[in-house]
Formats: sequence, C-alpha cells, structure tokens
Amino acid sequence: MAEIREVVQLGHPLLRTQAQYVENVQEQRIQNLVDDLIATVGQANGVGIAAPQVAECCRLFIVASRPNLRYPYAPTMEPTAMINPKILAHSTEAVKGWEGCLSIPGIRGLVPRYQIVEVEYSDRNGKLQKQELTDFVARIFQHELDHLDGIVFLDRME
Ligand SMILES: O=C(O)C[C@@H](Cc1ccccc1)C(=O)SCC(=O)c1ccccc1
Ligand SMILES: [Zn+2]
Repeated sequence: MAEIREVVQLGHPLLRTQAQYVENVQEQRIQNLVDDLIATVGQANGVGIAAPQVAECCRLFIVASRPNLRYPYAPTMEPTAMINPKILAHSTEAVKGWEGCLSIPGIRGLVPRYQIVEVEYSDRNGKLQKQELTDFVARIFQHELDHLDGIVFLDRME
C-alpha cells in the first residue's frame, strides 16, 4: 500500500492526464529554447536574438543589452526572455541609430526607432510584465519584435 501512496503523492508522470503531459512537454520545449537562445546570443556577442533567427516559429526573443563600441553607455542587463511581446504605446519621434543583425553579418545601418516604448510580455516564468524601455534597450526590443514579423533592419533604413 505504501508503494501506491508514494506514487500518488509524487504525482507519478504516468498518473498525469494526457493534457498535463503535453503541457509539460511544451513548457520544457520553451525553457530549452530560451536557454539555447541565451547561450547563442552570448556566443555571438549579440545584444538580442529572436526565435525565427534559429528557425523556431514562435513569438519569443531575448534582449541582452550591454555596453559596446557604438553604444558605450548601454545598460548591462541579465539576458531577458520576452514571450508574446507587444508595444502598448510609444513616443512620437523616431531617432536614427546604428544597428547590425546576426542574420546579416558584416552590414551596419542607421535605422529610425522610437526612443521610448511601453511594452508588455510574459517572462520565462509566465509572469506578465509591463515596462517602459528607452534608448538602446528600446531599440533592441523593436529590432527583435520586427524579426517576429519577418522584418529586418534593412527594410527600415531610409
Ligand atoms: O540580429 C539580432 O537580433 C541581434 C542584433 C541586435 C541589435 C543590434 C543593434 C541594435 C539593435 C538590435 C545584434 O546584436 S547585432 C551585433 C551587435 O552586437 C551590435 C551591433 C550594433 C550595435 C550594437 C551591437
Ligand atoms: Zn537582427
């Protein structure tokens, strides 16, 4: 009897419903993808990366701002996964700034972006986040959001 009780208490995978099992597999897939993207953006010395750039069709990207030659005052931040991201509001003026792209190596260009964006996304723990992003971090967010819609920075250069 103890054995059966132990199995029930531990929630043995075999006792989960099929829907719970599928949900757990999907959740693990997203967590693995987030970990892979964070490792990839670090190895590539990037400041962001979007799932479509590694042929994963889901609305998920990483923002990983750090100071660099073109943006020496960029904040250093923990690489942050942003799931189902959206812009809720933005400043009127667009400011041009240098961008590159891990999918278009060797090319840099001046791209207009909103300087301030109010954004919403779910973090990797499923918690809904609302934030105001400014300057370089706002630029990265807009660059990565474009990737989710098949747009690259070359498409926005004037
Ligand atoms: O292709 C990507 O999404 C990564 C891209 C993100 C990005 C760079 C610059 C502005 C907005 C978004 C890169 O990280 S490109 C390589 C890079 O580290 C870099 C390039 C230009 C300026 C700063 C950083
Ligand atoms: Zn890019």
